[in-house]
Amino acid sequence: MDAIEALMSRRSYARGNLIEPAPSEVELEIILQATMTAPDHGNLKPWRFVVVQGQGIRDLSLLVKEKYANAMSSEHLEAFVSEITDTPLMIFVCSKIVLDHHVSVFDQHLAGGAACEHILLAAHALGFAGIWHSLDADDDLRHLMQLKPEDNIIGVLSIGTPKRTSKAKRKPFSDYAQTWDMEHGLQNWNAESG
Ligand SMILES: Cc1cc2nc3c(=O)[nH]c(=O)nc-3n(C[C@H](O)[C@H](O)[C@H](O)COP(=O)(O)O)c2cc1C
Repeated sequence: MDAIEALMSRRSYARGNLIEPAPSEVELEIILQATMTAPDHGNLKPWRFVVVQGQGIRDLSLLVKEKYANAMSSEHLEAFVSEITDTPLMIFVCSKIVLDHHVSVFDQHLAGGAACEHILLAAHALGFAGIWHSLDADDDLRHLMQLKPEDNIIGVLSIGTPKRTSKAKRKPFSDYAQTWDMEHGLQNWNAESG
């Protein structure tokens, strides 16, 4: 798959629609190496990847089950836990912010986001699929992932093989693009010029 085709066809699949196989070790290494070309102000690589699969997924499911035992109805909890248990591979993308640096924390977070997108695109180009979930790290999770106070989870990326592939309907970019010059100021992409 060439790069433009990968960009144009990537879509997210809900965790419940992701099945085995997960990327092999070699494929996973390609996917993670692809993050090394993500745009990154100052070349700080302000991220850390925690790969969870196999026993890690089973351990995570157990932790989630215990943690939410009293906070969710058993029906919801069961569905949530089995969604995690059935996920072939998860990558917790953690920030690794460099404090007191001329590169802003904002830029460092954006670089982490770009790394996440490279993971999703590389996985897609190799025939896999995934989805990016956000996750507010509470104290337990912060401890588990050894997050420093300045760090957060940028995203939890679940990856596997889509049960069945489908195309997503996409909006035209022109709804979101403008042009600018001094004479005309900002103009919508499709505006008649002159
Ligand atoms: C930073 C970020 C956090 C996200 N968090 C969630 C989330 O917690 N739950 C969710 O359903 N989708 C979340 N999404 C959106 C999905 O990953 C996905 O992009 C969305 O469902 C649209 O599908 P598409 O990627 O095929 O366009 C998040 C996306 C981003 C960029």
